[in-house]
Amino acid sequence: MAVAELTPSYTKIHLHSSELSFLSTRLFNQRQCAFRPLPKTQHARISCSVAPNQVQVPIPVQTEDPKSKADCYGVFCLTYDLKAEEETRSWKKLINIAVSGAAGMISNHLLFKIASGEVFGPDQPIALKLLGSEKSFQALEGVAMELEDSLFPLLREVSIGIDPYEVFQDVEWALLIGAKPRGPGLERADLLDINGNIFAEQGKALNAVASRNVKVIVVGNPCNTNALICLKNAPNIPAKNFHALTRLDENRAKCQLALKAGVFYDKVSNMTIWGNHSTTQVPDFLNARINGLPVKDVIKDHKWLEEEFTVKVQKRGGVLIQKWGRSSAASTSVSIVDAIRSLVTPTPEGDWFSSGVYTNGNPYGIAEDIVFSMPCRSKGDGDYELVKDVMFDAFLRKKISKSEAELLAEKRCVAHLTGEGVAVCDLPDDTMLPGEM
Ligand SMILES: NC(=O)c1ccc[n+]([C@@H]2O[C@H](COP(=O)([O-])OP(=O)(O)OC[C@H]3O[C@@H](n4cnc5c(N)ncnc54)[C@H](O)[C@@H]3O)[C@@H](O)[C@H]2O)c1
Repeated sequence: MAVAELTPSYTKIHLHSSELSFLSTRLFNQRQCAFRPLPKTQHARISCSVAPNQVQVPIPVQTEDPKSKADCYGVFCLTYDLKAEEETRSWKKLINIAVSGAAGMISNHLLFKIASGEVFGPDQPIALKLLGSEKSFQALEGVAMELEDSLFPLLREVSIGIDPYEVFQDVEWALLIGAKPRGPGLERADLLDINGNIFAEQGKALNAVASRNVKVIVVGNPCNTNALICLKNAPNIPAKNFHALTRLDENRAKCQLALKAGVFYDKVSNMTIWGNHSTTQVPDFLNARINGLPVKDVIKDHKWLEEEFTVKVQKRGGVLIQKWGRSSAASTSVSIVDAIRSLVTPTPEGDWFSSGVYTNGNPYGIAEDIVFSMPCRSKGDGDYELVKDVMFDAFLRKKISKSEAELLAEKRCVAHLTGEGVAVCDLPDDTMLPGEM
């Protein structure tokens, strides 16, 4: 008979049905415990909060290190009757959303937007599965405590963990934000390798345990190549379901065009970011529109468009870091919200949005088998189609080729992580992430 030492934190114990009644009665009688049978399994989830060194309870099962498992957190371990509430309120079926890097700066904004209903709608109950690193586990508990204290009516479950195989179980959305930032002295090739390993592991975990139609948005940089690594390690999930976030770049480009044209930014549409989320990205002013007119008809200063606008968008992140002393967490989280909403709501007639997606079958002649930001439209079902009727000129083609070459070089550099043999790193040295100067 094993003895489980209950700690002041929350402990998850797996039990077989024969052990359930014994344990639940005993624990509930002794102290504050939440007990929840897990649907369609012979397991239950029990979480107890007890004082340190309190009585040891004999438990006829093995226990697990709480930090190695995704665990329901605090108040979110208590039972609720969503089914009854669905009947009275017409709420939708609960969706499972995983967020990695959940204790980081971007997540600190994003999680509260998701939990509030701003992203998936006011009738959509949410389960948040938070993935952190070992180092950030305590901070993850802090995040979960803040979510508890926010009393969001739609937020029905929160679990925290550091094992992607646990955290990604059955998730329908995976927002992969956690990554190592590029610090001083860290080569871009080293960053590709360090973060690539994270995304290879997370791809494998998604492949093993996530919903077969999970939608994945990769934010952690270098996000295009991380998304490629992730999808290559998840062969049972459609490659089309993987996105690299370039929506912040799109939003920045819209803002700059609006400023130059002297209009509010809601008048700017059809904005494409082509290519890599790096300083080679291409904000497309040839196809974008202002008040429904081609940008070049509204902004006559074409030299500004070609020289200043493009660079301004490419380097916006770096300038912001210089001012703030940290990267753009709030506007990035807004752009993640935009990216998700663009997939779950129909794209307005005639418009489109940018996302870094898998290039196979693209109609633009861009190299296949990379993740490249391109113009997309959605019917609001989580899926998307590439926009066919876009124009190219020599300027746009040349810029796109540079970003394409960079992504092909990044791909060669991570061949060991995509199952394509020996890596060869011949990265162009004049390109950087947008946040780097
Ligand atoms: N695509 C974009 O538009 C865009 C914009 C801004 C930032 N980013 C990128 O997003 C990432 C996160 O930015 P941030 O400001 O939130 O950083 P942050 O350093 O504040 O947070 C990152 C968090 O991830 C955690 N983490 C590290 N490795 C992990 C792993 N293997 N699994 C789970 N969690 C892990 C860290 O412990 C940390 O808590 C960075 O890579 C940044 O470059 C992308």
